[in-house]
Amino acid sequence: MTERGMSDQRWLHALGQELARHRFTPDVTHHVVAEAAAHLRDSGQPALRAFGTPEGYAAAVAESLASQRRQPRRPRGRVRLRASQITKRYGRRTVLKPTDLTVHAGEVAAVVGANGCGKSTFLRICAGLLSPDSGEVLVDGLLGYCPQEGGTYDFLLPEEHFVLVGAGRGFDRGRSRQLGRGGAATLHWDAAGDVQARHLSGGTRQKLNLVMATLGDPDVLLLDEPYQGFDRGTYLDFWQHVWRWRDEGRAIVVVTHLLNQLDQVDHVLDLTPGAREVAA
Ligand SMILES: Nc1ncnc2c1ncn2[C@@H]1O[C@H](COP(=O)(O)OP(=O)(O)OP(=O)(O)O)[C@@H](O)[C@H]1O
Repeated sequence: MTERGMSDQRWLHALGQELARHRFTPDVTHHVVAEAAAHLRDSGQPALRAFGTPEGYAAAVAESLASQRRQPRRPRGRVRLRASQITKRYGRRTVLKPTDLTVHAGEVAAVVGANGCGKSTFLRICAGLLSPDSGEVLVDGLLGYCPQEGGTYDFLLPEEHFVLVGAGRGFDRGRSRQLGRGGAATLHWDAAGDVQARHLSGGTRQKLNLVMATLGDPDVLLLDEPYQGFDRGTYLDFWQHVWRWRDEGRAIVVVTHLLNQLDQVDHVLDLTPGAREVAA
């Protein structure tokens, strides 16, 4: 194991001890540590940079779950997304057992779970990009989808992406560019540059994906770990955008490994086989 891998292992071990000190059950402790490990693997970041100290992160998760229990429920808007009894197999392997999720206008749902448990599969089914084996998805309104990776066109400029997506949403070229640039600016990115998507950094490509997903203010936003590669400041801003979109009445589904945001979401769908809800 590399030195970095060993120090991440030590960090995860310390996190487990801290969570136990906060009196989390072994189930929840195991779950939080597994989610943190998955995030480190996916993001390639060292633990200290991604999460801060184990003590701090354990305290943030504890506070998150405690304040989730304290929060009064806000009045719900209309149902924007209803996924009912979704199942999916790849070959002989069952990835999704019957899965339900209902998200109202003005709500955020987090989809969590171990690597490979079917989070992206579920989101792609909700986006209409993949057919379930059984069950149905109803979407009321305009839908925006941000994939975990891919989704951009190597030889197009960012603005050409905006024009393409904008055309599908009924905007002319000028308006599409304006909306795209505006969305990019909120992520501290100047999208007017002359750089093809293939030459953008991974984090900037994800910003491009996020701007495309949110262009034209869709009613339903499906975001599959859209912040991979974001620096810490942009990552924190991302969640501020999520709360703003929610307050504007959008229905949002976010795939995430990061449980310290769960205090503010309305639903948690845990797809880990045999898992129960961590918070809701
Ligand atoms: N087209 C496919 N054909 C066969 N197996 C697939 C296909 N797409 C995904 N899988 C498998 O299905 C399982 C679920 O994949 P999925 O990408 O939905 O998981 P995930 O929870 O999003 O994972 P991660 O946390 O790593 O992003 C994985 O084992 C994956 O290898």
